[in-house]
Amino acid sequence: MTVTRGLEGVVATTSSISSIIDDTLTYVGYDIDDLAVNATFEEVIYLLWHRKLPTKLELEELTKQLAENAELPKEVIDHFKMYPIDKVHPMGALRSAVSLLGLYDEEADAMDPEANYRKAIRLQAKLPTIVTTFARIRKGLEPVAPRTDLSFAANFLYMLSGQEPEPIAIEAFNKALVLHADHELNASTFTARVCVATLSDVYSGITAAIGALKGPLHGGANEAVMKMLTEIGSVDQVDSYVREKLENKEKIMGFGHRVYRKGDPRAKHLKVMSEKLTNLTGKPEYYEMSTRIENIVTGEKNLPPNVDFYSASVYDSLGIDHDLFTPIFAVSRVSGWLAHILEQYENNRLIRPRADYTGPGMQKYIPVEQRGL
Ligand SMILES: CC(=O)SCCNC(=O)CCNC(=O)[C@H](O)C(C)(C)COP(=O)(O)OP(=O)(O)OC[C@H]1O[C@@H](n2cnc3c(N)ncnc32)[C@H](O)[C@@H]1OP(=O)(O)O
Ligand SMILES: O=C([O-])CC(=O)C(=O)O
Repeated sequence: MTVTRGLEGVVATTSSISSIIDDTLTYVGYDIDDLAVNATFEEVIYLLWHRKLPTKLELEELTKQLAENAELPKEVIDHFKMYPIDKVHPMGALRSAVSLLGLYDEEADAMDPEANYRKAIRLQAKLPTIVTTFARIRKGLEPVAPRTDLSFAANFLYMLSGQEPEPIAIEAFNKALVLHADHELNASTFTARVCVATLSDVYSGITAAIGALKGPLHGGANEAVMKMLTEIGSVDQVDSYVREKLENKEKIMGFGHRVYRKGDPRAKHLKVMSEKLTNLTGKPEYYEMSTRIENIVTGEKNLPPNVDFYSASVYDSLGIDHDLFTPIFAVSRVSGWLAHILEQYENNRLIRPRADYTGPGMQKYIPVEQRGL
């Protein structure tokens, strides 16, 4: 048996959702550079789910459906109040809340495409409410109900702070959502597809995907980047910190990628936003530290930054708590997970690879009394 560690380079499915070819990322054939500058996140959701950009009417309908489905069942909100709130990571809370949501959806186990699409709307609509509600409850604040007159990006920031966000914050957050929406067969998307390929339900697929995104080698890296910036503290400490880590063969979070070689095309957009926003908020040192880290890591290891590197200082500049960075990734990526889940159902086959066994050879069972102490 030939083992490909980490399934590197293995092509496991066909997909018409997003592609990474020669370091260019496209959603349904639209270059991410084009979408990052021009698209709203709502348009991207529609694009991923329908493989075409919406007409004005189609976009209005989707926006309306998302707004109408944003509220959470009271039971989910009450459940947050039962957690050991100061010890729970918001990704754990999100994972549990999505699983719980499934219990209050009468269509949870329905498998027809129309029911699955309705569940996709509900999940996409409710994830921002889950994240912001949890974030407020743990601070002893009342949840802020979603509004139907705000864009998806604006509504998230509004529900988080209780105040209408500035246009520049809405623009930055919308762009971040667009940039994170889908990424071919990354670990969390693959997890979602493996889960639903058993013909399990959409809620199970999304719960599994959230679990996979949480790890610091994947979506959890954005929070880890912010932790590193906070630990470093100032630009003059960057060199010694980074060089010591590299000498100790430790990873620098936010660098490297399984697929990109020359660089992650999303990072440059986040870098521009980071410079702009850190200057506006009077915290330019996070951007300065980041560029210094980038110079060292690319110079020494030839590893370019990935999407998680500059998103950290962008979210910090928007006043977002650091442990909400990965849940925000999920608020965007759920659009891609849902697109992949629906695509998997359309042409399903169980995903079941093999393992090359390396344990002991045949053994004979010995009763416990004869095995010694
Ligand atoms: C949204 C996302 O998921 S983007 C990725 C987010 N994750 C991170 O930023 C975490 C840091 N980066 C990494 O751990 C890796 O680059 C990954 C997980 C993204 C990709 O992993 P893989 O393709 O399996 O590469 P792997 O971990 O085998 O690294 C290959 C070599 O580059 C080195 N390397 C890779 N990333 C880094 C890094 N961030 N810092 C230092 N060295 C690194 C490894 O140590 C290894 O060196 P070696 O061959 O001398 O042992
Ligand atoms: O594709 C990957 O391996 C990780 C990634 O960048 C993403 O999920 O956005």
